Amino acid sequence: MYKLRIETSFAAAHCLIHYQGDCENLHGHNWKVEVTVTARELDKSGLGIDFKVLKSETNALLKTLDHKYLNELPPFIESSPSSENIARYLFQELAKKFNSDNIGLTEVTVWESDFASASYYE
Ligand SMILES: Nc1nc2c(c(=O)[nH]1)N=C([C@H](O)[C@H](O)COP(=O)(O)OP(=O)(O)OP(=O)(O)O)CN2
Ligand SMILES: [Zn+2]
Repeated sequence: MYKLRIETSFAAAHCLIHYQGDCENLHGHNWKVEVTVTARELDKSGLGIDFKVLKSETNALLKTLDHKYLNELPPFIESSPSSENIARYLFQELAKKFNSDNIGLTEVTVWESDFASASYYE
C-alpha cells in the first residue's frame, strides 16, 4: 500500500455555536487542509493518483468555503463549524470523489493555526 498526502488551504470566517468564550464571536482563520489517501497499485507512470488531481478536486471543494461565512453554509447551519466538523464535512465530500477500487480516502486534517488541528477518518 502507498500513502499519499497533499496540503492546501482556504480562508473563511466563522463563530462557534454553543460555545462560551472569544470564539463565539465572529472571527476568521486561514485553515490548512491535509488530505491523505492510500493506493493499492501504481499506474504505468508509477503514480497511485496524480497529486494534481488530488489537489484540484480538493481545491474545487474548498472554493465553496473560501472567503465565506461558514455558519451560513448548509453543512454548518445545524453543526458548529469547528475544525472537527469541517474535517468531517471535507472527508465525506472528498470520499465521494476519490474512493475507488484502488484509492481510499484515509484522513482529512484541518489546521486552524500552526498549533491546533483536527482530523477525521473512518
Ligand atoms: N477542539 C476545538 N477547539 C477549538 C476550536 C475547534 O475548532 N476545535 N476552535 C476554536 C476557535 O475557532 C478559536 O478561533 C481558536 O483560535 P485560537 O486563536 O487558536 O484560540 P486561543 O484564543 O485559544 O489561542 P491563544 O493561543 O490562546 O491565543 C477554539 N477551540
Ligand atoms: Zn475559530
